[in-house]
Formats: sequence, C-alpha cells, structure tokens
Amino acid sequence: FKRDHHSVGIIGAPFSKGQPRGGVEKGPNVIRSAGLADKLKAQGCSVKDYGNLCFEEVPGDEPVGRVKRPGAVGSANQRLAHAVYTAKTEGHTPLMLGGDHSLAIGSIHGHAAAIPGDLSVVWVDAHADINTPLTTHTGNVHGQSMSYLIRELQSKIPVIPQFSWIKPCVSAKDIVYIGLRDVDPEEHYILKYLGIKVFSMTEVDGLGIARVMEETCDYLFSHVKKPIHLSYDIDAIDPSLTPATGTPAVGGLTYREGVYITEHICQTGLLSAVDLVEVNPQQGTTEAQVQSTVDIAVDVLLGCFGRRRAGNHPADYCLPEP
Ligand SMILES: CC(C)[C@H](N)C(=O)N[C@H]1CN[C@H](C(=O)O)[C@@H]1CCC[B-](O)(O)O
Ligand SMILES: [Mn+2]
Ligand SMILES: [Mn+2]
Ligand SMILES: [Mn+2]
Repeated sequence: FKRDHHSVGIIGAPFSKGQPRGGVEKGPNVIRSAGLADKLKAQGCSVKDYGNLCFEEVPGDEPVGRVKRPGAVGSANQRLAHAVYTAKTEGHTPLMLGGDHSLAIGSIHGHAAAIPGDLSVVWVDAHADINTPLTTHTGNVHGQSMSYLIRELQSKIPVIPQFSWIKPCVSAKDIVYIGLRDVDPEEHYILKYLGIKVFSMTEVDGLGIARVMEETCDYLFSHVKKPIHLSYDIDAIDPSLTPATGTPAVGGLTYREGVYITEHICQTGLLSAVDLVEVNPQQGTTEAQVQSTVDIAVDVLLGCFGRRRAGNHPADYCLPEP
C-alpha cells in the first residue's frame, strides 16, 4: 500500500457483560449509523466491515470468586480474538467497536497472535482497568481487562477456568496510559509495582497533550519500534462532551486533545489495531447527548486513519484546468 493508505477492518462487538449497564451492546450500530464507513472511505481508506459478532448466551454463569459473568466474558473474548486475528492476517487494521472494555482482552490477544514480536499498548481512558480478580471491588471485568494480559502480573491472577485460553501477551514496559483520573488504590499500587508509564490528567494539564504524545512515542520507541494497539475508552473524553457512557468521570480530555492523540498516533505509521469502547446510547439522557458522544467517537476514529484538521486531499488530486 501507499505509505498513507489505510485498509480498515471494522469488527462490531455488541457485548455488555463486562459491566452491569445495559445499552453498551448497542455501541457498534450507533457508531456505524453515524457514517463511520462512508467517512473513512471519503478520506481515502479502504474499508471492510466484518459485521457484528454474535455472542452466545451463557446460562448459569455464576461468578468465580468476585469475577462476574466469566462464561460470557470468556467466550465473547475468545470469539473476538479470532475475529481480530483474521482481520489482521487479511491485511486490514482491525477497528473493534464495543461494547464494554472487557473486549480489550480478546482484541489485544487476537492482535498479538497475528503479528510477529511484541506490540505496544496505548490505553486512553479515565480508568486503568487493571484490577486483578482479587483487587476488584465490583467484579466487573471491564475494570480488570489489562490484568489478564500483562506478563509480569500473572503470579497475582487466580485460575478462572473460562479464561484459561488467555495467554498474557503484553509486557509492562510496552504500555502507556493517557487520561487517567479515577484509579482505584489497588490499581495505583499495581501501576507503580509494574513501573507502567502513566500520563494522567495531571500530566495532560502540566505538559500539554503535544508533549504527552511526544513523550509517549519516545518512551515506546526508545528501543524497538513495535506496532501500536490503541485501546480508546470514550470515557477518557470529558463527560460534558461524551456523556453517553457507563462510568463517566469529570475533568476529562477536550475534543481537541482526544483527536490530537489519534492524529499523532496515526502519523507514526505504527498504528496496528484500534478499539473504541464504552459508547452506551442508553446512558445519555437526551438524543443530543447520544449524538454528541457518537459523533466524537467517529471523529476520534477518523483521526486514527488519516483525517487532519488542517484538511486532507486525495493523493492523486489535480486542480481542474481551464
Ligand atoms: C463505577 C464508578 C462509580 C467508579 N468511579 C468507576 O468508574 N470506577 C472504575 C475504576 N475501577 C472500577 C472497576 O474496577 O469496576 C471502574 C472500572 C471502569 C471500567 B472502564 O472500562 O469504564 O474504564
Ligand atoms: Mn498502509
Ligand atoms: Mn476502560
Ligand atoms: Mn473508563
């Protein structure tokens, strides 16, 4: 492909069992209905929409320890992992539309399986989603996703039979968090214990987003340039802009910061897979709130795949001659 050509493989993951609020399973369709595919094509991307995955009902599905819905979460993520693997090996950049953030388990797992070597993870979120099954207060897996994936944390993860297929595939040194502002004490300890790079909202305020992105790239690429897995939780953006989400936290990213992140990651040329999760149309109190949330989610994604606020034009464009 031409250097800046992007072939996007959209995968809908209508899944909500990683958390208790209904409606987040509607995320894929509301994002599609805002014109995602057409807008990607209009900016020069190829798009293959793989449709929505069908997730099986899991009857019974009692908690294992504190961990809720292990059967549903385990099987959904196993299926998603295969879908992401397939899209990647077919030459597309997988774009997973959630659904709740437990889906990052399958998305990152399938991505890692499809590429040689290790990947780096940029996790844009108000939350760290790194509780272990023994530190989680809620039992909701969307607050635990990273704990199952990080190699250095596995001695602290108890056996969950439905998660036995998950092979830890990310190294702590290859992770950067951006946007944190609502981190559980246990999660904060884990981040320090593992020495994981964090740009919380304090750093975003102090450094500015440009410097945050510069330091993120310097940090991730200081040794080997690894493909980037961008896992973007819409609740990273300020809830005044994106209120239709399950766990809003005040003091979030502006629209400009949210889009600057994806513009910057795009220009590295290393973006290898994207998640956009936690859009929940039932959490908006008005239609306008839902629309604002969905429209910003779309703009964030367009930034991943080449959209520039300075403007774009087709590579082969010529001015009309008189
Ligand atoms: C639940 C509310 C009251 C709390 N302030 C809140 O948000 N808490 C976060 C932080 N830890 C919680 C958990 O482990 O369940 C929640 C996970 C959010 C998951 B995410 O995918 O949306 O990032
Ligand atoms: Mn390309
Ligand atoms: Mn999250
Ligand atoms: Mn979050």
